[in-house]
Amino acid sequence: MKKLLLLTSGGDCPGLNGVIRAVVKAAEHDGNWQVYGSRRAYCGVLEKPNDIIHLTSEVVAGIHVRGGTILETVNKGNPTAFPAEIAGEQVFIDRSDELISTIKQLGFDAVINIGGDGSHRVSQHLFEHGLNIVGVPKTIDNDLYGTDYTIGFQTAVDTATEAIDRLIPTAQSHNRVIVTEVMGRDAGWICLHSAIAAGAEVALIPEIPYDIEAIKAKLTSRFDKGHGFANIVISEGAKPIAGGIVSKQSNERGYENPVLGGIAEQLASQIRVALDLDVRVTVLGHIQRGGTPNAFDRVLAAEFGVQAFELVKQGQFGFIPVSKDGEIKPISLKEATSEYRVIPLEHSLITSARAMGMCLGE
Ligand SMILES: Nc1ncnc2c1ncn2[C@@H]1O[C@H](COP(=O)(O)OP(=O)(O)O)[C@@H](O)[C@H]1O
Ligand SMILES: O=P(O)(O)OC[C@H]1O[C@](O)(COP(=O)(O)O)[C@@H](O)[C@@H]1O
Ligand SMILES: [Mg+2]
Repeated sequence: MKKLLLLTSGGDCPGLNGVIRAVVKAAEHDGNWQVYGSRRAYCGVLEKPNDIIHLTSEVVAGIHVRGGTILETVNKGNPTAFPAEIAGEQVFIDRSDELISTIKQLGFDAVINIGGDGSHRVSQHLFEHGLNIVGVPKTIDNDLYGTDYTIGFQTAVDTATEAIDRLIPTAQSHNRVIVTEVMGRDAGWICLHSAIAAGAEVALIPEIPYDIEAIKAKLTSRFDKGHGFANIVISEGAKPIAGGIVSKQSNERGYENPVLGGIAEQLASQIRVALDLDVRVTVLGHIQRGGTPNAFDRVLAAEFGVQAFELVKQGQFGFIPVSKDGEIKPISLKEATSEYRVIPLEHSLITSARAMGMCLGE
């Protein structure tokens, strides 16, 4: 029997468990592979004693309907810059060679890593250093290059849309402006999808730095017409034309990404000062990462899981299945990590939003 190591890395999202189940089921159906899971991404391999569990069909039964990941995950354990303490000093060390040799010593023939852009940059590095690795695209942000959809995105859009829908009646009742801040890092996919789905008047995405004057004009004309409320959706990574993103550095050891959040409050203050309107802010935060995966993400998880296992069987390492123009097909991890996937300015989402009179802060 051959041995396959499975892990989830980066932020969790709905649908991860569906991929785990699909890989295990496909492997059992094939009959030549045993599947194991490293807990907390590669930490399960690097920790002593290691924390690796055998994944059987009994272990994964019914997990595809549950959010999160039964393997747990981390977004601060980069094996190429792993936090350590040497002689009382806090340092970062490259543990990738140790990681690869431990995986080989443990008898694993291949690895499947379910991750996003950050994780697959690590996967590509490990592949170049001799690891037999295949990726699977996940993240609520939908910002992985080469795929139209990542697992978790559609569920996050559903969650954000439902939340905004719930905010509208209260905004209407109080004649308020509501500003909803959604996740997505430097890509506006969640924002623009949920803004269109919920019928927002204003959507502010990182791809289009916003002009506060355009927003003020939109709100003024809307309230002048007698409409009693306004619905603004803003990405956590949005920024004004004169200014930057609102972010801070995490004080968690090994956490590499800037922590985004606070732009909605900044915008709300500007609106309050400029216009005589009542404004309320809701930051959706990790609610967008939770909940049961919707049917789309469950199906995508199943297809990606099966395809990833196929790639392993065929020895096609350094690849990742993607969803492109309605087809599931493999591309290289090198290609998937060659760019960061933002909304192209000519995308139909943007032109449709504009055509319906939605203000994009321009
Ligand atoms: N397999 C892994 N094991 C441990 N930590 C990882 C792994 N892959 C990535 N990381 C860490 O997590 C970060 C990626 O997190 P994040 O950007 O949130 O994830 P992603 O974009 O993959 O969803 C990397 O910068 C790195 O610090
Ligand atoms: O869970 P954390 O560490 O606070 O990270 C929050 C970030 O993770 C995300 O939810 C998902 O991003 P990743 O999929 O890249 O991990 C971002 O939208 C958000 O900025
Ligand atoms: Mg990411």
